[in-house]
Amino acid sequence: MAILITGGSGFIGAHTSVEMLNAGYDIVLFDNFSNSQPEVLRRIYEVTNKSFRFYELDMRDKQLLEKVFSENSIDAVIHLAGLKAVGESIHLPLKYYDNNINGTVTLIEMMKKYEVKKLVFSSSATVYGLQTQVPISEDNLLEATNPYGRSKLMIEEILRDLYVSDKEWSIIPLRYFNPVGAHQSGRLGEYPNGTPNNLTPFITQVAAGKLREMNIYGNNYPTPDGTGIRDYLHVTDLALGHVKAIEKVMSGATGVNAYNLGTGRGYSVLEMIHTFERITGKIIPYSIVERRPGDVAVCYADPTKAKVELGWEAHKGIEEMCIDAWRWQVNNPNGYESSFELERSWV
Ligand SMILES: NC(=O)c1ccc[n+]([C@@H]2O[C@H](COP(=O)([O-])OP(=O)(O)OC[C@H]3O[C@@H](n4cnc5c(N)ncnc54)[C@H](O)[C@@H]3O)[C@@H](O)[C@H]2O)c1
Ligand SMILES: O=c1ccn([C@@H]2O[C@H](COP(=O)(O)OP(=O)(O)O[C@H]3O[C@H](CO)[C@@H](O)[C@H](O)[C@H]3O)[C@@H](O)[C@H]2O)c(=O)[nH]1
Repeated sequence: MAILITGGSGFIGAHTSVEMLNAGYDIVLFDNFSNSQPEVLRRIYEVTNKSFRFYELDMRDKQLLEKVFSENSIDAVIHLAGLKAVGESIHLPLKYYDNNINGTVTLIEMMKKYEVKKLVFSSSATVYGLQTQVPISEDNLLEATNPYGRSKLMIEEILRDLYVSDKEWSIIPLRYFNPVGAHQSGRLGEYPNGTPNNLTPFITQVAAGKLREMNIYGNNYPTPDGTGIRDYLHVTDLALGHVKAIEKVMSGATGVNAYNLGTGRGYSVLEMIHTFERITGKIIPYSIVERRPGDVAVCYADPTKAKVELGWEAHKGIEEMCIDAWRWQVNNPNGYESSFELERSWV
């Protein structure tokens, strides 16, 4: 009996793997390392002292994927593998549709073949599009504003169609708000390729002196300090949300039931910068520039449904998110160095 975690060596995958192992689950991971490094696997083991099985594969490769299902007794799947860069998706939409949608269809076909009908899927608050009413609850209208977001929305719709065709499926799309921070050990975290697009990796790299200054995308939003407000949640809290979602799909409940994973509290760009300054003792220089196209002023979750139905809520505040992100940055100035010879199986 094991839980398969796709994209298991990614940022959220690594933290989810740690919390699943800590909760006593046997896990099997796969990843094609398109946006992660083998070193992550050694670190997951180091942090938990628990072994797991890993396959290097692309989820669109049916033959390799079948090996995972035939060699392991999989009970449920946490599906995190996917491409996630919004800007890149606008320039390369077919890359996103091929990887995220074809990859997911290949995965669920294999699940169907092996009678594995329990799935937790990483969706995103991006499926709420340009929603302006906050807090955002799960029954809000859904829309997409870019190919990445559309791939998430399409996958959610495919999953709803799948359930209509076969009522034995138990599916939970988790709509993440803004996951940030790092594992408190300082051994696992996020190291984006090239210049970061997201706020917190950008701040930590400026604080570390790797980048000269921040751009704040607009200070004329209708918010108290004029900068955009988001619902930042600690990646470990997010990971624990997957453990709760797995408990739910394993409990025998069927259907497709989406849950927001957020804190329910928003912070502005300036609040985040000032918190980092306080924690690191460093000045973070910034310039105010034009708004970033597609950004909304305020976005935060109504997390009530996850609290009531999954028994999940976020516990860590922004100070802890910033402290852990900073510890990770200081201890790993170049992310995961590729010092590790990959052993393909960890059993
Ligand atoms: N980080 C966020 O802010 C955020 C927000 C909402 C949703 N999500 C979603 O959560 C999931 C995980 O995000 P993350 O931040 O950990 O990203 P990540 O890039 O760190 O992890 C994704 C992993 O999937 C792997 N992967 C991609 N395509 C694959 C394929 N075809 N076959 C096998 N492996 C493949 C990558 O190598 C990577 O290790 C993604 O689906 C992302 O869209 C992330
Ligand atoms: O260099 C930067 C980067 C960001 N911001 C602002 O910081 C806030 C947060 O931005 P970012 O970290 O890029 O997150 P979002 O734009 O909220 O998008 C993230 O969160 C969404 C909801 O989960 C996901 O859909 C997206 O994929 C993911 O990138 C926004 O107000 C941005 O305008 C800046 O001012 N300067």
